[in-house]
Amino acid sequence: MAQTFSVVIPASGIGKRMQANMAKQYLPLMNKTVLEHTIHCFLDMPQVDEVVVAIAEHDEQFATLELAKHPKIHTVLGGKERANSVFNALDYLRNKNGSWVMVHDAARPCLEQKDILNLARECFTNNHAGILATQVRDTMKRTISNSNLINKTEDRENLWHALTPQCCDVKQLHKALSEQISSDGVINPAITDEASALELAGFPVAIVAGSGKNIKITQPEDLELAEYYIKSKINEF
Ligand SMILES: Nc1ccn([C@@H]2O[C@H](COP(=O)(O)OP(=O)(O)OP(=O)(O)O)[C@@H](O)[C@H]2O)c(=O)n1
Ligand SMILES: C[C@](O)(CO)[C@H](O)COP(=O)(O)O
Repeated sequence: MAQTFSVVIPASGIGKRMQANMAKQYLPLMNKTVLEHTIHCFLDMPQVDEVVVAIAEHDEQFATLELAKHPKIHTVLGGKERANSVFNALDYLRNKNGSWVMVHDAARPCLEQKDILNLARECFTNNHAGILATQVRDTMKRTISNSNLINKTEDRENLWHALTPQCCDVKQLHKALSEQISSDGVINPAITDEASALELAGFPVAIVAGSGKNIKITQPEDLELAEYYIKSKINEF
């Protein structure tokens, strides 16, 4: 696959739901931090031009990581919400060469390169955006607002969990996100991933079925599961 792409890693969150004593992207996972596992998934791929990591204003830990010195790594300042962090990275990338970008959560360290290549193949072959996703397995319920009573059962036909990476044209995503950020930098709360902005801008986005191991470390119990998946990934080689 000759087409190359850049990578944006939003890594400026504080990990409230993790209830840890540090931002979850810096929690230890086997022999490295969560963030190092995530970035290393891309760093040795010849198709990757550059990895742009959006880090928080007072983040002093990133610079201590060995990979911070890697020639493919560039950092930008993150923003108030995930979409602001991604937008700041795109602001840097849109003036560079290259037209494709994959945005991948720092908190998803169990990503496998086969899924990256499947996503790239779908997007580059069909010249449209795409996201990794997994089909919903459970029956999905929607509750009444401010109540634990069930309002309705959602039709789970064609229902997917959106994952990352999410792959698209740099300029298209920059434009789509700029339409969802107010003049004082407030992002439309409906924009919780890149695809939601692209959808609102009218760009087609494809689903690419990916591994369910590509979990987002969000709550305390996720770390143990991530460790299991990372071990199984290492034992594959
Ligand atoms: N202002 C923000 C908020 C989140 N993120 C990143 O976006 C990814 C997914 O966000 P989430 O899982 O919500 O992380 P946090 O916002 O840190 O978690 P929480 O909502 O529990 O605080 C994470 O890698 C996080 O570092 C970011 O770059 N900038
Ligand atoms: C981008 C994402 O991981 C796709 O599922 C998700 O929307 C991030 O949500 P978060 O609340 O910022 O973790």
